[in-house]
Amino acid sequence: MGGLLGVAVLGAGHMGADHVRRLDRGVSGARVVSVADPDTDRAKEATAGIDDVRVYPEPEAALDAPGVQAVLVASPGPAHEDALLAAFARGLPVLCEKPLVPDAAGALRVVEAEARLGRRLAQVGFMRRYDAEYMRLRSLLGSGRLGRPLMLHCTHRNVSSPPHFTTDMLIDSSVSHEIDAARWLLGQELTAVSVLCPRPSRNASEDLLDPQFVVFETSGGALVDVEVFVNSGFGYQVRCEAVCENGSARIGDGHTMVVTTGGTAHQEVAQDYLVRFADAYDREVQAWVDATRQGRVAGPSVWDGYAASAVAEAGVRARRDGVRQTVDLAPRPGLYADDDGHLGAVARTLA
Ligand SMILES: NC(=O)C1=CN([C@@H]2O[C@H](COP(=O)(O)OP(=O)(O)OC[C@H]3O[C@@H](n4cnc5c(N)ncnc54)[C@H](O)[C@@H]3O)[C@@H](O)[C@H]2O)C=CC1
Ligand SMILES: O=C1[C@@H](O)[C@H](O)[C@@H](O)[C@H](O)[C@H]1O
Repeated sequence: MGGLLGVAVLGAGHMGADHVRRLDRGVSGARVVSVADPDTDRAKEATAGIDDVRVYPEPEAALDAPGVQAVLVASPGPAHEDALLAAFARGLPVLCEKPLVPDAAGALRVVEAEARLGRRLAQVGFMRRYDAEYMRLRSLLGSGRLGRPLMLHCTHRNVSSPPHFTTDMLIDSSVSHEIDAARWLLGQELTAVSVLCPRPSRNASEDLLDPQFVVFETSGGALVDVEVFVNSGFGYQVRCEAVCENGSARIGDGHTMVVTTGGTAHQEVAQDYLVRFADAYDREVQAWVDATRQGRVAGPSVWDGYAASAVAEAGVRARRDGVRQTVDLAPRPGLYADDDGHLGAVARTLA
C-alpha cells in the first residue's frame, strides 16, 4: 500500500483522543481522515490542528468517509460489536481497543463473523504485549531458564475510576489486561476463576466493590492471582511477578525516577496508563499501521479477545455468586490455529 494509511477513529474520549494524536504525530505511515463521536465537540477538540479531517456523530459516516482504509475503535466496550461488524462489512482492517466486546456471546459473534470472512481483519488493543518489561518477562519464561512457572502474582491499581465504572468492570475492563497477559506469558488457557472481596475501600463510590482479589487456574496447573484496586488514590501500579521452579522474575516496580535527598528516597509513581504504557501504545499502533500497510494482520487476535471476555465473564459470575467458576471456550475456528504462534511457542518451550 503506497501513501499514508487513512484511518477512521471511532470514539474521541481518553483513549480515542490519545490515539488520534499518536496517529497524527506519534507514529509514521498513517493519517487520521475521520473521527466519529456522538459528542462532536470532543471529536473536534481531539482533531484540532489536523488538516483535512472530517468529524461525524455516527460511526458509519466516519467509516464511509473518503480515504478511509482502516479503523481504530476507541468507543466504549458495549459499542465495539457494532463497530467491528460494520468494519468487517466494508472489508476494513481494525485495531479495536480492549475489551473486544465485554460479553462473551457478543465477542463470539465477532469471532464467527471474522471466521466467515475467511481472513483476519482485526487486532485487539491488549497493549501490554508491546510493553518492554512484559516482552522481557515473556522471553525469559519462554527461554525455560527459570523452569516451569508455578504462579503469577499481579497487581493492577488505578488512582481512581471514572464515574460510569461498575463493580463488574473491575474484572471485565481492568483485569481483562491480566487475563490476556497471563495467557500470553504462560502459553496456557485460564480454566477456572474464584473471586474474593475485602471490605470495600471508603474511597470508592458506595456501590463499587473495590478492591477485589481474583485467582485464576490455568490449563498447565499454574495459579494467577490479581489484586485489582481501581480507586487506590495513590498511583497507577501494574506489577507482575512470575514464580517458577528455579527462580522468580518481577516487572513493574521501577518505571520512574528515584530522588534521594535529606536522608530519604522518593520514587515518582505514574498516575495513569497513558503515562505508564505510553511506549507500549506507540509500539502497538506503529506495528498495526506497518502490518496493515503490508496487507497483514498481527498481534492479539479476535480469538484472544473472545477468550479474554469469556474468562472475564466467568470472573464476574464468580464474584456475584461467591462460587468458583470454570471457563468453557467455544471451539476455536481454523482461522485462529495460527494463534499457537503466540501461545503455543511458549507452551512448547516449557513442556
Ligand atoms: N488499552 C488501555 O489501556 C485502555 C483502553 N481503554 C478502552 O478504550 C475504550 C474507550 O475508553 P475511554 O477512552 O476511557 O472512554 P471515554 O468515555 O473517555 O471515551 C469514549 C468516547 O466514545 C464516545 N462514544 C460513545 N458511543 C460511541 C459510538 N457508538 N461510536 C463512537 N464513539 C462513541 C463517547 O462520547 C466518548 O467520547 C474502551 O473500550 C476502554 O476499555 C480505556 C483506557 C485504557
Ligand atoms: O484499559 C484500561 C482501563 O479501561 C481500565 O479501566 C483500567 O483499569 C486499566 O488500567 C486501563 O489500562
